[in-house]
Amino acid sequence: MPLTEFNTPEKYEYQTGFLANLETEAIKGALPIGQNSPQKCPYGLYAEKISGTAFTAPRWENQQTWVYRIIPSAAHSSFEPLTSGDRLEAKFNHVPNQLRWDPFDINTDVDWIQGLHLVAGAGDPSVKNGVAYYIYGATKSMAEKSAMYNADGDMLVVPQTGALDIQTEMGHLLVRPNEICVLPRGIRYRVQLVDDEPIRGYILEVYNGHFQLPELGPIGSNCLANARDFQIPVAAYAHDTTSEWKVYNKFCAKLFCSTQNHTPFDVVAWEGRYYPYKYDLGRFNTIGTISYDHPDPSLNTVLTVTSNAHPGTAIADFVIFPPRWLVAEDTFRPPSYHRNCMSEFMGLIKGSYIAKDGGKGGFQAAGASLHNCMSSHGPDAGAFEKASNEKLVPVKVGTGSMAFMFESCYMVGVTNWGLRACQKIQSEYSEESWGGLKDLFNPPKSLN
Ligand SMILES: O=C(O)Cc1cc(O)ccc1O
Ligand SMILES: [Fe+2]
Repeated sequence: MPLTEFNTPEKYEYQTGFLANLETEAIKGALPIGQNSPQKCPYGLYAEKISGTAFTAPRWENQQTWVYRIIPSAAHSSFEPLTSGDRLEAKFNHVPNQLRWDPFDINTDVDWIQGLHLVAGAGDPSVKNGVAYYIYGATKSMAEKSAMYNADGDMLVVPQTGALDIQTEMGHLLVRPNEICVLPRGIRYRVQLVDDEPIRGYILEVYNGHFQLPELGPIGSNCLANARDFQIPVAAYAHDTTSEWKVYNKFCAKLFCSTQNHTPFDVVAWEGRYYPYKYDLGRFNTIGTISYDHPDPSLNTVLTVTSNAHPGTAIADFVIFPPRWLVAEDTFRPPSYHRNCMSEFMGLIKGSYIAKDGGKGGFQAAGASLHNCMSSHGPDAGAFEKASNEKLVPVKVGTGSMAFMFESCYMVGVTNWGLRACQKIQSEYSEESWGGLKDLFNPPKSLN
């Protein structure tokens, strides 16, 4: 039995299969048979194609979906810029210090859009190159007749507090803490709270490419995240061509808004492989050593965005540290001290993390840390002391915990909000973690 908390059926229905070419119709017969664009679509629907990749992208990475809808999405007023979107601007301060944040606040009386804060990132969405990391926190659902889409990139959403009830053009998704979802570039969605429970979590946005399952190499054809465990909505539509709807758009890291007199959630049937999906982290099949030493955390990659220029070097990896058995013999079991040419942004959904024993505030759920390109880090003094002296019996670690990492080949900078305005930076982090490491050097006496 997988280690998931979510084996009971939920209110929404899903189809499964990562990147499978799927078809779904809320009314039987709504999908044209054998063609995409008949002269007249069934039931007076309009055909609209959404391309997630260039038309000529290779087959393995080509992603598109045909939707059959009541009114085409083109029918809207012009988009007007919103100054409240300045907090999403991709302006980053690059600092080499190790950084750690206390748990982020959930501001009251804000919805998903108002509660999005860009904390760190790199690059520029206008050239489709870079990553952006957000903290979201909200206490109310998005307005009833509103929707959002993001032209800048795919967003991988990691809820930490509260479930997200997400209506999308392709159907409904319920995403709870310890699950994740991916909202692809351009797809309209609306986020609602469940039972009024406030929401908070993290987002990894990639300006380039799309998420893929990592190659498994010698691991073989199963393990880590299995394709069958990714859940995709079935078509679900509303019929509303009379009320006024607001459609918000993040475009080149700025917010815009337009209006339209029809719901964006009017897709009666769709077909393709460009869609939002969710995944339960409890289903991850974690692999580790059964002999000695600490394997690299790439072994815990759930999803990756690969760089075409440098195979094996990720634009972004989403890596998790689930409950697992540690059995390595004669081994320092936590990660060693290290400097990484990749940058590591970590968060904690619940519980604790093996390499962090203490410090003022410590590494807490809803907090974060950033260890940038070539910035030294590793176990804090307490974790080192414990791991160097523990009896090496098989031990289950991480029970009730879920830490994760956004690992990127880019040098990740921090926004002004992340460095100052959020007021969550732990100023003593570095000193408290590593300042107390003792000189244990004990050369042979003959050298003295
Ligand atoms: O705690 C970290 O820094 C993340 C991390 C975990 C691990 O198991 C090995 C290397 C690494 O950077
Ligand atoms: Fe690290």
